[in-house]
Amino acid sequence: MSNPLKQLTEQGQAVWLDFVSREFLAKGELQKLIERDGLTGVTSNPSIFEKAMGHGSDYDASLEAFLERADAEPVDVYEHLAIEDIQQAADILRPVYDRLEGRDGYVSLEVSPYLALDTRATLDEARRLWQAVNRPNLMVKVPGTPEGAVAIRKLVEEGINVNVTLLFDRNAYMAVAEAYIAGLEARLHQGKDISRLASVASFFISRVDGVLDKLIDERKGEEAELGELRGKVAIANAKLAYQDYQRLIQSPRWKVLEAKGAHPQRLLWASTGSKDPAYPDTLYVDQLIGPDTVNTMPPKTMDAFRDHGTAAPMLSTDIEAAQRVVDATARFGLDLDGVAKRLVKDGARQFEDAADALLGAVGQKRLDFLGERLNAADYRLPQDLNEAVEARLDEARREGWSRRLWQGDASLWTGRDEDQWVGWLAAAQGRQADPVALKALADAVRKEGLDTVVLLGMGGSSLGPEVLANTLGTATGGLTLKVLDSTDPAQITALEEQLDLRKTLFLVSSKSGSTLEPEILRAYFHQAVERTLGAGEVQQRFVAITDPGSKLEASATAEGYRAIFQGDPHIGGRYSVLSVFGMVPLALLGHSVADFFQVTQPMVLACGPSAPPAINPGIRLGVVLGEAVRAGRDKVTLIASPGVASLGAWLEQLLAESTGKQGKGIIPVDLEPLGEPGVYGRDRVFVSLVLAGEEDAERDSRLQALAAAGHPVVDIRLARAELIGQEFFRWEVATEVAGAVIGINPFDQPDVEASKIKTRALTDGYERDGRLAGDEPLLEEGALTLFGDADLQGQDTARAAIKAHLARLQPGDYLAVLAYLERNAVHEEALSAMRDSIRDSKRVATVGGFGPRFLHSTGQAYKGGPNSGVFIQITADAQNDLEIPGRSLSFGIVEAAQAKGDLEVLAERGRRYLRVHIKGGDIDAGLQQIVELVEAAVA
Ligand SMILES: O=C(CO)[C@@H](O)[C@H](O)[C@H](O)[C@H](O)COP(=O)(O)O
Ligand SMILES: O=C[C@H](O)COP(=O)(O)O
Repeated sequence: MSNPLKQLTEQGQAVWLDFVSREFLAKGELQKLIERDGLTGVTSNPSIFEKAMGHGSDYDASLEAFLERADAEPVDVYEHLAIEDIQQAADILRPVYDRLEGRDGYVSLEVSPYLALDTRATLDEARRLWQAVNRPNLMVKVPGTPEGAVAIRKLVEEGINVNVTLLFDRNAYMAVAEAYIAGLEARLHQGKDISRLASVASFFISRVDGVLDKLIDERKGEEAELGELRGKVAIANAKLAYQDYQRLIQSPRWKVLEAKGAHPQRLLWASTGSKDPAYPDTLYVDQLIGPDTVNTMPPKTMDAFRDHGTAAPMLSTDIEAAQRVVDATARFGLDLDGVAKRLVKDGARQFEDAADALLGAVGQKRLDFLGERLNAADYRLPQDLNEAVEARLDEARREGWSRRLWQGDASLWTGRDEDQWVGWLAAAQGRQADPVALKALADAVRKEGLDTVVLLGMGGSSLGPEVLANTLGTATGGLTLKVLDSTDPAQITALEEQLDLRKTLFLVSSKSGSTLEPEILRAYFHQAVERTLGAGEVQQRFVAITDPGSKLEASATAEGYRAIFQGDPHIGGRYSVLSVFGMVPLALLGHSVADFFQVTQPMVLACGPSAPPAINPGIRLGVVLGEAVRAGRDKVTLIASPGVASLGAWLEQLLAESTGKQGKGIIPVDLEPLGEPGVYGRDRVFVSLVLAGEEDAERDSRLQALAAAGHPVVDIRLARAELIGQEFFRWEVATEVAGAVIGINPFDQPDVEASKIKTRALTDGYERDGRLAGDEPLLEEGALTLFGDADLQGQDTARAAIKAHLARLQPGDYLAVLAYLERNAVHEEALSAMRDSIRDSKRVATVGGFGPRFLHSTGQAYKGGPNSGVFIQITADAQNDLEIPGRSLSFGIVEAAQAKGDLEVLAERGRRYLRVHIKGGDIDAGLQQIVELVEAAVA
């Protein structure tokens, strides 16, 4: 008996296989089907590739060889592997294609399922795939959505073979048939050949019955009439579509094209495997046999038909009966159009799900392949948080967060201007800073014998460079980098005393170009350089980094600065480290910016738009942080090994300033010693950052104890300090994502502005009146004067006031010590001592900061975040104050105005605060006294 599959060919129907895999091709199975069954085509789709690549190891060697050549995102890895398969299948089918002169012998590859509703992107992708596969017998698969139809018309016009997929109803079919014809006409109009073009319209069959049968089964009491329709509608619908096809190819319009050699767009029956075991396994082949059609069968259906199929021409029989079936669906209120619409949506969703799984699997293999080239992160989460995280990751997958983040889709956050702030993504790919120009500057200054660079800048303009200097140090031949982000006269003097101005370069770094601190510091050091080297030398010692059009740019240009590097106005300050704001300092430190980006890329690619959330290191971390906040764990406690410890200050700004607003957000906790579980409340997440070689058994066992006690613990590990750039990027993505989970705009800093405005008003007032308005103190005691909010009024000793203030700390609150003093080791030690005693006795998180530095960082969350902060502000009479050239202000006055402005905003926001002012100049003694009072208050 002859092979029923071969009989299909005799009936004019092409037999295609709805399957492909590497192993299948390698074993010669496709060739066998061509020879034995007369097979003339192959279709693939995301589900098919998911089955092939998503499991097992058949693709591993090829994947590794590809990644050896160049690292890539999951989608590029997938595409490379898929294209190899498609090319191989196309080559196997090439003799068929040649023999049939382009009428058959095609292999289909689908465009990304994420683009089904985007004409432009579909067009670009189809063109790209067409070129990449580079085989005449390729068909690019494009969904038959209204958006797809526009792309189809254009692709056909350009001479690209198209397989229109996801068709479920005759209206959609007619629309794409029109697109095909219009595309051919346009091509013909341009005088181009239309005889080597082919197209199929893939009509999905079994899924229609799948939905309708279910609807029918749900209609109780109507079984008798409705039951008749079970398993009939899909075939009836397809038969009527075939009638449409025949009318079309008889039309005069088509005849014109036919005369020029055009091939009709054949109807292809897809989804032809029987899903209901009650139906014959060859149902959707047997009933749909007719000339000029294709049936693409899954292997099982093909085997079944070969075994016991009946090749009779059924497609044009019983058309009236088919019409009656379709009419009956309408009569019984079974909405065929609605079902088709739903199936298009579900179908697109199904392919997206498959693509997600496929990209997840391929992406995971890439991560395994990278090993230590990518910083590791492990999570120990309590069960309830873990469940919330996994659920959110799945939601993020379904909602395409990875892609939307890279597109800057504002609806991921609050739908305001977030799309204007995603320049940091391009910067992370090395697209903002020019390594050659930066190296030229570094080489030139070194040649001139300069050995130190002082960066004058705040927050986002200073913290990243500080991390780079502390983590990577000065490379051979590089300059030493010092950051000055204070208005404290003692701190300025301490730095100045270390400088040899003959060998110092100043980097004035300000995105806005109008920030007060760098503005007055540069005036100060202009004068200092002028005094030492003479007026003519000043410009050569100053370099500016600022956004285009800023006030700083204008004056640096007017003054003839040695160089001006422009930032990207679409990057906010705290996201700017991988732009010129971090890269100019990196180059001056003597490091290669190009190499830095190279070793950072594995993380950028791992967090890329095609990396599904579950394997996307930035998204996973962000979801953990965001869900933790939702569960009341909003204190992200950073525990870093010495080599990467300075990342903490940068992370503080990123997390606090991005998320701490509208009464919500993350409170980062840096530089708190790691304690036993008993000293912590249930409001913590611990993040451990360890540089290889700095492992510490004691730390590990403490973290283990915390994890065992039910605290979330995140372990991040860097194999080398050079990989610090990966953490910048991971955390930037994570912060964005945490912002999306929390529901805030992670790019603005409304409350930082508030204290800047207050400070400006105070300094303007001082320049006008020669004095800063004073406040009414709570009490004075020796060298200390105390000020406090209304609830502290009436306390009559420093000890009682501090005790009363700290007594307000409740579980979930945090204590902040904010010191407007020189940031030096002694003062840091004092702040730590206060924090330790309060943390251990009150079991609350503690944070510390030096003003005005923290104003540009965590200050946002203290004012705009949750009202859970209890603040101790420490100020002191300025000693050896410094005048600001050109202003009737001193640095000491500015610092005092900043402290006052800060406190006023805290007061306005109803925060609990106490200010302790040290009079008389012995700051260390005053500070020691405060430490003792605090210790006594919590004893
Ligand atoms: O669209 C084509 C061929 O053009 C097919 O590859 C099509 O995607 C498949 O037949 C269907 O996705 C299979 O659907 P189902 O059998 O899972 O319902
Ligand atoms: O984090 C940003 C600081 O407020 C400094 O801003 P800037 O770079 O515009 O001077």
